[in-house]
Amino acid sequence: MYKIQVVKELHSSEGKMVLDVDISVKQGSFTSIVGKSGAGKTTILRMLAGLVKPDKGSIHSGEEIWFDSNTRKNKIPQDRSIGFVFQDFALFPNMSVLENLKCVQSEKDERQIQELLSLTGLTGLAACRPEALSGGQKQRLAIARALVRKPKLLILDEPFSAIDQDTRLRLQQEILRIHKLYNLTTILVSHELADVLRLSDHVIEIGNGKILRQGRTDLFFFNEGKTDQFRMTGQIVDLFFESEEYYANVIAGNMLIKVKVDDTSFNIGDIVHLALNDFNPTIKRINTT
Ligand SMILES: Nc1ncnc2c1ncn2[C@@H]1O[C@H](COP(=O)(O)OP(=O)(O)OP(=O)(O)O)[C@@H](O)[C@H]1O
Repeated sequence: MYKIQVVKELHSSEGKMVLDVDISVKQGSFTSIVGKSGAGKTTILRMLAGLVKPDKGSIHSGEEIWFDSNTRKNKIPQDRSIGFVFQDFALFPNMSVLENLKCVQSEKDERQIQELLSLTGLTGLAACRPEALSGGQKQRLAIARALVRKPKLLILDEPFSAIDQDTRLRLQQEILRIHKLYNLTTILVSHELADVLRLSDHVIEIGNGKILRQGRTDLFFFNEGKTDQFRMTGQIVDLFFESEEYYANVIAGNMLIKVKVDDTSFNIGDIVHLALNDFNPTIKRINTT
């Protein structure tokens, strides 16, 4: 279990915000952190990785203490057994694919490098520089590099933002395969609910530096079973005014749904519940077997 109980004062263009969270991540789980831009998601990951120091609190990996403000313990990132894939991939531009992997290896192990190249489909590109790679290939290299030190925890911060839909789906399958193959605990930050739904088994929603909601992915996104309403979760992608009414376009699953909104406080990017009170579903068989 990873336990992240941290407090940190953050400074944004809109003023001060106190990030104050108590997060538990189960060993072997695939956890996603979602929430509006500026909510504090990346900062949580960076504190976990040891790249940002919390003001107060503690971070544990099982019995191991990575950070404790009381005892002033603060393990350096290299001692935390974490592989981090940054939004911009953070590859070394002057090094080849092979060198990008070798330079983070603590002990020379040619077999491991070849295994990672093969696992991420980069064997034929070992001599290329990052600039010659496509977005998807760069992302795969960033993942391979994050795995060189054999981490127990893999952290992915918006790793699919620069990638087209087809590549995205293939990479997600690869990430899931790697997650299981290496018995990793994986934490993903993503704005894309579809990615979160496909990949994770647990979701944590952060808003304004606090946990708003969390739970198993199926319960988080779908009807929580507390009402007999039809309910699904979506994300507002557009807000507009039409025939003297306000409307929102909401992506839910693979559908784009136009909904009338009475409350003008909604913003693009908000994660929302869509509900139908008098939902009367019908069922029709579509297979013939
Ligand atoms: N080390 C720091 N010290 C103080 N403030 C910080 C620090 N790092 C980030 N911030 C501020 O904290 C706020 C939250 O940033 P963060 O990147 O964690 O949000 P986010 O939820 O990941 O947003 P996005 O989805 O846009 O990436 C931002 O306003 C940022 O400027």
